[in-house]
Amino acid sequence: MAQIKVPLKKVTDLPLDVVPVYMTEGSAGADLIAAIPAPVILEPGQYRLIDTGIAIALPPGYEAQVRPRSGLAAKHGITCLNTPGTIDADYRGEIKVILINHGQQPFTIQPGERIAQLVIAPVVQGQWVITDELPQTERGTGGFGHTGR
Ligand SMILES: O=c1ccn([C@H]2C[C@H](O)[C@@H](COP(=O)(O)OP(=O)(O)OP(=O)(O)O)O2)c(=O)[nH]1
Ligand SMILES: [Mg+2]
Repeated sequence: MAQIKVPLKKVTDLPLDVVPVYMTEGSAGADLIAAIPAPVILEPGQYRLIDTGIAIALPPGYEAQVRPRSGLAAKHGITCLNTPGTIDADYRGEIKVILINHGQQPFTIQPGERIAQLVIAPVVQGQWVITDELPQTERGTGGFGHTGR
């Protein structure tokens, strides 16, 4: 697994282990916890910005994606509203997670609970070359299921 050093600052006074953990050797995502002082109830259909207690300084050329945890989604209908959330390399604020309850039952987020995962990925910025004609392809303008269902 490729690794890169990422400065990380704890930005909460709560006595929680906020450093994201890769739960297995091969995990792509490190789990983010809810840095909240008390349980938070998400009613069905409700969404809320949840603190994670950390700020990071990604090296230039990288982003981090805030992705849902599939267990919370499959068992409780809990996901990230803006998935994948984008953490820019130049962002120094607290990483937050926009959790939404798509399920039928109220869901209680416990302090320190693992609510999402952070995946670090390389990014490339486009240099837009303005043109009147784009190179032709077999697909052309076909999309949105034009090859069949
Ligand atoms: O799930 C998320 C998504 C974003 N952010 C932070 C980091 C990111 O660098 C910043 C801006 O995110 P984004 O570009 O997605 O939001 P925006 O609405 O375009 O805000 P801005 O105008 O600040 O770029 O907010 C989070 O903490 N969690
Ligand atoms: Mg933005």
